[in-house]
Amino acid sequence: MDGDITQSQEWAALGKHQEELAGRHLRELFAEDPGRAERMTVTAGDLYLDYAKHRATGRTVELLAALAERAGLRDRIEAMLGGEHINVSEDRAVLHVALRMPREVELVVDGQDVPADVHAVLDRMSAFADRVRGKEWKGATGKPIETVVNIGIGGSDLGPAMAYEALRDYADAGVAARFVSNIDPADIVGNLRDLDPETTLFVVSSKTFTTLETLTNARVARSWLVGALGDDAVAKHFVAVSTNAAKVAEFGIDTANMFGFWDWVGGRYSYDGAIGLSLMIAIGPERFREMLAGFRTMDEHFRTAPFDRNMPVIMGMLGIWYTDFFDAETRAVLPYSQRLHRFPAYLQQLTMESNGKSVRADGTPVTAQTGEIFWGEPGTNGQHAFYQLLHQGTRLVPADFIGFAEPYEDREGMHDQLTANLLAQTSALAFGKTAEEIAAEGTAAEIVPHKVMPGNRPTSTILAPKLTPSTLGQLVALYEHIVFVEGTVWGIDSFDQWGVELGKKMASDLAPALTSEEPPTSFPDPSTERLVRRYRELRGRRA
Ligand SMILES: O=P(O)(O)OC[C@H]1O[C@H](O)[C@H](O)[C@@H](O)[C@@H]1O
Repeated sequence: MDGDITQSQEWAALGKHQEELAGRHLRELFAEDPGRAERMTVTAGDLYLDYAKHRATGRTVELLAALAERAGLRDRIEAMLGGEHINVSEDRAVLHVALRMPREVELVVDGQDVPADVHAVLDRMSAFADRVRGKEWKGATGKPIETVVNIGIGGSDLGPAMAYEALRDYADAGVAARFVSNIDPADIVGNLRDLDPETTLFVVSSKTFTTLETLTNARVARSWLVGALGDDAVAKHFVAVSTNAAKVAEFGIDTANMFGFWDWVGGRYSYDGAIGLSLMIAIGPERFREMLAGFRTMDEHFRTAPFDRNMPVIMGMLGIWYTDFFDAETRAVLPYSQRLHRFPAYLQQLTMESNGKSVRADGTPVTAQTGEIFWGEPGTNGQHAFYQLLHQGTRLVPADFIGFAEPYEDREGMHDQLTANLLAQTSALAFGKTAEEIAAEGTAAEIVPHKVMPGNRPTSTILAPKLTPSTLGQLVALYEHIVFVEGTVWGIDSFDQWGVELGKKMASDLAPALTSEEPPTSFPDPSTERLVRRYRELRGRRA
């Protein structure tokens, strides 16, 4: 909607409703209405969502759906799918959904036949991945590739790294992937240490091909390779993924070995396109396309399901509910899957870079909190670390639990133990344990308060049959659309990231002061000045 959504009737109605619900416990809500367990569920593709353990009722969902309508969510979904320039601050279309559209779809945006271009790249990626996997693509000395090293950062790292970890059981061609991102030399040095240049392929991934970290790591990798195999080896050991052919050529990578994408794909929304090349090489084009089909399943659901039966809408609006009406600061994401150990990190960029904004799309300041802080670790590890705070701390931390019915491989019933833990945690968080119950177990009176489990701590549970390429695609698309729903209600541009620019600029301004042998002359502020001087002393330079 235009203007300030917090001034709308729908917002006010939710505020009033919150006052009614704030004093209610999930124990009461379930006692009054046991049927909510059945009703407060949604299925989308292979994903089953139970949201009964939320501080919400059917009425809450109605009011949240009304707010989504008021925010113009329906039109905005169509605007995104139609290629309108909804990324206003960069005047760009937002078309990551096109990365998984079928070939036959007709969509011409700004004169570009989008599905045709998407599939042309996918076909080239597939052909290349097949050559590497089939040992036809050989290194400079005639040996096949055994390790692909993706060099990228942010969206050019987190997506493929997360997905490779998630799907590594499907890596069936004997080609492993590694990911180097940080400007910290420890990253590239540690990763190259045990690699053989003759069997290593570097995929330099950068939308802009100007990112300092990536270009620096790529130069280090190139020196390492050239040192071992000579200049001519670069063509067989370096390929690029980028939107910037000129910069790729300037770096010395043949653009015949470049896989492209477009400015209408945000970095954090890009791993289902060419940025996923390292993943595709590891798991194969067929599995990669299964993953795209999974994305598409969720896209279709998001586009067509009524809001009160729409998984991304419900989860996104619950995010609004807790952020803006219960003052929750964070959302935990707790996958009961070791393979998803990078999923929270991936979601941090997806959600926080998208929705960490203080002005609306029209430049006016927001009047509500925006941007949930995402964090998390896989269960059960988290249980033995930070769940204490979730259970008995003073903060409200809504959490998404994610589990799978079937493991890729099991030993001694471990997978059922894993799931039992997931279910036990969400139940304990919701219902807790009262002082009476604890006293009745014979606990000494002075210990009782320490053992009380307050409960009333909201969780979503997402259950899927198995972590496969398809279910991973469904999960990622789910969170992409959750971000979209929230961003729409907040009225912000979820597709720019101006806030990361200043730090980059300042780092490049500061670098000479750290590296020069001359005393430094200019500093941004007195605290930084002292730190620069201290650093230089420690490095043995004139401070
Ligand atoms: O892919 P690149 O152009 O190298 O960008 C890599 C990353 O860096 C930037 O600073 C942005 O904050 C990210 O959104 C982006 O994914």
